[in-house]
Amino acid sequence: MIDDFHKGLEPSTVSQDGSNLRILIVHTRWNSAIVQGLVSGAKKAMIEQHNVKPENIVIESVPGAYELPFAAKKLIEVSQIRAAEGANDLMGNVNLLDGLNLSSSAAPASTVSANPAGSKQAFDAVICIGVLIKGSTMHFEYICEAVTQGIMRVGLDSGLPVIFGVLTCLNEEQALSRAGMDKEGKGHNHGLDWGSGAVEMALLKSRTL
Ligand SMILES: Nc1c(NC[C@H](O)[C@H](O)[C@H](O)CO)[nH]c(=O)[nH]c1=O
Ligand SMILES: CC(=O)[C@@H](O)COP(=O)(O)O
Repeated sequence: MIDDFHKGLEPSTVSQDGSNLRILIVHTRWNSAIVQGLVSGAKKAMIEQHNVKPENIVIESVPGAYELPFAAKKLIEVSQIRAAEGANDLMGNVNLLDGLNLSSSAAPASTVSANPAGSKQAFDAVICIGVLIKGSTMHFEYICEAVTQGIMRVGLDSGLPVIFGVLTCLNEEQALSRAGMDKEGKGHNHGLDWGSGAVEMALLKSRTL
């Protein structure tokens, strides 16, 4: 046994300034109270520890964890289209999207308007947040597997860091503790780690070695 071992994320030794980053949080409305605690943790870490501008944190919701990968994929695509259109406007040149089959109409109006007005920067990272709690059927096992694989796939396919902020818990107490909401106050809000992880991975993505 190591005396000073404590379970959890060790802070990075590399500078983690997120002041130029734009981050998307997609969260579920299933198990909403606990999810909100995790979202708050992620925002707190990004703003207070990494100087991410609050207006550069975009928050969207979906029904349940199963919907997270699809929403992340679509919202990444929309933000990249908007960024390309913004670059095109600046250059006053031919439409960069011509011939790419990426017309604005590919994105539903509701998701397009979710971006802050005037903002053109594509997302640098995404945090998918949800809470799965085991019930009495096999539903939990199937959703856990699908969401885990789906979120990994969105990240690898898009080339953008997508943080797996999904708790997979056997009961409500486990979830509360991992959101730092347990009565004893011994738990740890994993949202903090996910916020830091998103900044670290976004910076790693553009790092030149
Ligand atoms: N049981 C939980 C769910 N289930 C809902 C699914 O995620 C999905 O919304 C539905 O099957 C429609 O596609 N979602 C959670 O986020 N957490 C759960 O514990
Ligand atoms: C399909 C469902 O959401 C639900 O019937 C699953 O039930 P359980 O959470 O008890 O496994």
